[in-house]
Amino acid sequence: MPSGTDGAPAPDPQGSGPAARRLPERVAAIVSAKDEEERLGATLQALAQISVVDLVVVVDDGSTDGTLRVANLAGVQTVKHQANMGKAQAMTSGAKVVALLEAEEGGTYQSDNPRALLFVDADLQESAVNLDFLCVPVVAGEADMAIATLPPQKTAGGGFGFVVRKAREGIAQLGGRTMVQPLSGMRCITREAFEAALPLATGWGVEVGLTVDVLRNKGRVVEVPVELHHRVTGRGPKAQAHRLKQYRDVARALKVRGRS
Ligand SMILES: O=c1ccn([C@@H]2O[C@H](COP(=O)(O)OP(=O)(O)O[C@H]3O[C@H](CO)[C@@H](O)[C@H](O)[C@H]3O)[C@@H](O)[C@H]2O)c(=O)[nH]1
Ligand SMILES: O=C(O)[C@H](O)COP(=O)(O)O
Repeated sequence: MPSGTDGAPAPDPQGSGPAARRLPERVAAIVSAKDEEERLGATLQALAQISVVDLVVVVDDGSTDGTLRVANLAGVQTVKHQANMGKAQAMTSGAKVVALLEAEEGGTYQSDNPRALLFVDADLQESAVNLDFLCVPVVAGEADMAIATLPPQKTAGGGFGFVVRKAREGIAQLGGRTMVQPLSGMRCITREAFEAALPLATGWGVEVGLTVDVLRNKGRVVEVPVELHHRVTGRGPKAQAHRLKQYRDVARALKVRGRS
């Protein structure tokens, strides 16, 4: 069991709470990817090594490079947005594909034992193998959503803390929890908690919106340190433009949910 769970109540296997529901035995990984041909292949190879993950869906979010080709070569399920729609829509599309595939298998998330969803960024490369630790609390029925916290990154960079601070304060006000890494996109979530949080907040507000919604729905949320390494956003003009969009989307997700 990884360390870092943060005071979530212990499971109650006999009770009528979330732990009394049937536990997810399998996990579907959903990889949102926009122009990720360089890193996606290694990420998919790593995911293939996680035994609890038996379904991988790559959502190509309007890439203009060889992202789709790399995904097809890896033999995973794919869906392509013809135009870029943003990360939240990529996650929504991925979850829909999982539901469709499960329906073809003869089940639905309501009636059977649906897979938990593992949201994965495409740029994690070989470090994605460590996401098996993130699935543990959810598969064990100890959490409804587990969010990865990343160690200091190998590559220098990173922002000035504006977006992170906005996100952290907003979640604390609306959801009553102070998150270590409120923007982390690597999350494993039960299907029930995910479906109850739909529709997702748009664009880069998706993580903040999802955290607030799951907390408000009385979901058990844990943060789990996982040895993950991704492409760090730098500090040049393009990176700052990216942060502005993040800030705008985070602020919108919080406002929609009632942040003053
Ligand atoms: O329009 C887009 C843009 C990006 N992505 C994918 O989304 C993931 C995250 O994008 P990235 O460019 O790596 O953003 P970062 O700023 O590095 O992301 C940090 O902050 C985001 C929230 O703002 C979280 O979603 C990420 O998990 C977290 O690493 C990657 O797989 C991208 O390919 C899309 O699917 N659609
Ligand atoms: O680089 C980052 O960590 C994100 O883009 C958030 O930026 P921030 O550190 O300025 O909040």
